[in-house]
Amino acid sequence: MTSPRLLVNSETTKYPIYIDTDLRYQTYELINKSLDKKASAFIIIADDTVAGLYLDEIVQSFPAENKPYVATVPSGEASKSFEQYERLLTECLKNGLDRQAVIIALGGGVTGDLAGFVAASYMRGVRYVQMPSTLLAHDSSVGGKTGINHPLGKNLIGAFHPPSAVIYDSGMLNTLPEKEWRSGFAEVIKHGFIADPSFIKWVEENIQSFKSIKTDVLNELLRRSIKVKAEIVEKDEKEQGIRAFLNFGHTLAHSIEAELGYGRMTHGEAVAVGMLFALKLSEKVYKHSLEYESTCKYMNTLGYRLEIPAECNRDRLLERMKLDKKASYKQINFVLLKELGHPELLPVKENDISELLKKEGNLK
Ligand SMILES: NC(=O)c1ccc[n+]([C@@H]2O[C@H](COP(=O)([O-])OP(=O)(O)OC[C@H]3O[C@@H](n4cnc5c(N)ncnc54)[C@H](O)[C@@H]3O)[C@@H](O)[C@H]2O)c1
Ligand SMILES: O=C(O)C(=O)C[C@@H](O)[C@H](O)[C@H](O)COP(=O)(O)O
Ligand SMILES: [Zn+2]
Repeated sequence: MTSPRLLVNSETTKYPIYIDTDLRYQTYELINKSLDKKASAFIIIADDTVAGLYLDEIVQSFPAENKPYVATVPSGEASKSFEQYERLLTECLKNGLDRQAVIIALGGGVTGDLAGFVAASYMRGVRYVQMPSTLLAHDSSVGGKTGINHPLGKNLIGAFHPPSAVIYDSGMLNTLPEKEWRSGFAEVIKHGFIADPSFIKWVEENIQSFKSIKTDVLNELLRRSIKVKAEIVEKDEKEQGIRAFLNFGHTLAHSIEAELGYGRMTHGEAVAVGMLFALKLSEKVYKHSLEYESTCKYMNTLGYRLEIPAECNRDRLLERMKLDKKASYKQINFVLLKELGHPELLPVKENDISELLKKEGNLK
């Protein structure tokens, strides 16, 4: 009998997180175990790539009399759009789903955020289960932030809507391309920077390349990284305070993603660039120096490019930062590190950001 590895117990809800290899074969059983009351129907929402790889095996875990509906979207960040959101709502309506239906988000963060937002808003809210299939989705599947992008900025339209369960079959990561490992691993390092520098050390000692990660190390990596996130979400589900720390590196990252066009750079690649910038901004603001050189070297060996892409324009990045959800009263707020593992959310002058973008990014 599979038991949850972690439990999230936040302000509005409680839900289990299952992490193990091959959990997809028990999907139906694990979902039913986690639901407070029976589902009237299920619909699996997946992107085309993930559907091609894992949908059949997951559907097979359902009994013949209770097979799920299925809706797919094109793979990639561009699917976090009004168009796909509307299309999925229409699918739910056409299939006659009522308020007792349960949505299953099968895929990476794009599918999770999109399907989660469908769940948050369909008939004013139905239950959903996260089945993450990327490393990055260890972050996105937990905590209930759902949403879509707007051409003017990332995740600007959305809702807090926690899942009923997270079922993380780490065996699905076997087919993940190297670039996507790198993307998800940036959020792992982020969790180390904001909460537990010893975790970064453990990661550096245990992971030299993504291809060679052993199953036990992977499951432990997921458990430790999710634990950092879950503990923050438990204390501040709706981002009234400390949850903003999970946005370390994201003020610049989201601006770069929108500026380049969604999907040109993966979310995690942009977060890696944004974290280095936030570390340097921390040094400027606090007038101290932080020891992160060895982590940058380690990230370089894993193939990260930590420079701000040269196509970005400094003024346009700044304009986008003003639309960041952490901005308040027209002031840009950054998550900075007082020390490694000790974040703060602080207003930073536009001029200081602009100067550093010029110096570090060599941006016009
Ligand atoms: N809600 C949150 O708290 C939160 C947290 C972090 C990131 N996010 C969001 O998550 C999104 C990024 O998520 P992502 O990096 O998972 O992107 P993604 O969902 O686009 O997946 C990345 C790529 O990997 C493919 N893929 C997925 N699983 C696979 C598998 N097992 N084998 C082979 N290919 C697979 C997908 O088809 C896609 O092409 C961004 O939109 C970001 O804003 C949200
Ligand atoms: O869960 C959170 O809170 C995070 O900030 C996690 C981030 O890694 C994630 O990218 C999230 O989608 C960003 O949220 P947003 O509020 O900046 O859109
Ligand atoms: Zn992120």
